[in-house]
Amino acid sequence: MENVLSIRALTKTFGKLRAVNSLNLEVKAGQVFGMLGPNGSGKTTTLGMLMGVVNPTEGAFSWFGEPPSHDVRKKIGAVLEHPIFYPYLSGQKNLELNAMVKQCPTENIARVLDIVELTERRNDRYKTYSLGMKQRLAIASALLNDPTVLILDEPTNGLDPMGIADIRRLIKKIAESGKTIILASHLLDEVQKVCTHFAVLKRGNLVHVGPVDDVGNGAEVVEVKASIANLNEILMTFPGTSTINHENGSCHVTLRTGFHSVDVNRFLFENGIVASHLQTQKRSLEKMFIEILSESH
Ligand SMILES: Nc1ncnc2c1ncn2[C@@H]1O[C@H](COP(=O)(O)OP(=O)(O)OP(=O)(O)O)[C@@H](O)[C@H]1O
Repeated sequence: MENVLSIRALTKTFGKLRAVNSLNLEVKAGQVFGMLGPNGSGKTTTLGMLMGVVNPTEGAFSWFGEPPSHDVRKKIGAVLEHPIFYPYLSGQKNLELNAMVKQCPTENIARVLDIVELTERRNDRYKTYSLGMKQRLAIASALLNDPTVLILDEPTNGLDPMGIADIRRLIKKIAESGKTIILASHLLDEVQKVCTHFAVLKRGNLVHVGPVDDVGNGAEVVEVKASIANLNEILMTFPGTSTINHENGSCHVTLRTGFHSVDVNRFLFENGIVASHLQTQKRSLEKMFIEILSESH
């Protein structure tokens, strides 16, 4: 699958604070990629660097295999913070102004209003919109130039349950239309419900990356111990391995669908390794998230 985004050793420091620490990440076409992490873990700073509004201290990234440039950024739509809309103008008028600034055809406005289901309310003043409608208008604005990638920072923050459900449904609809989506969230539930892949940041460090399916839907996790130094490296070469985490001197291998502990055992045996401990577990994304964040780094 084509790489939409490649991040290499991306770092941002604010004085002594390493807000983002040597981040390496890849996002492929068609993924809904969640950046998960508690407050202050570096999600917004990362998105800011990717959008060119925060200067990296070190490292680099490329969009579609090209270094960041004005032209490349035209293929990316973003809702990074509350956008500035004029309260006394209608949704339609606000989008007309945005279309002018972005130099995109006004014909696109009807299409994006339809996508975010605001066509009926398009002539009402922005100040009469609910928070959820305001967020949908912001997404409509980000879609005006028909971007290949959509970036969303905490898209459901502050919304009521109905508004949250609307935005999540909308994200899925946009993803189904073929766009790649990168979203930052501190909500596990959000990532589990809308994302295909996710990364976990903790104090600026990447502590996990992988598909949501492999962990969220009760993927099999096998705890393995063996008295060899490079057990981790060997397990990484096992075709059934999705991700590996370390805990109390053992490797916790999350398996891909269709693989089981017996396959791990056979693989180790074929590589001349005798496991001193091999135990299957099931875990939810929530349990995994808590485990990842509680591990020391
Ligand atoms: N302009 C800045 N100057 C100084 N420190 C900053 C600045 N921007 C961010 N930080 C710090 O960098 C760290 C990462 O912040 P960031 O906003 O990227 O995290 P986040 O994961 O998006 O959190 P949140 O969900 O709270 O927005 C935090 O400790 C924050 O205080």
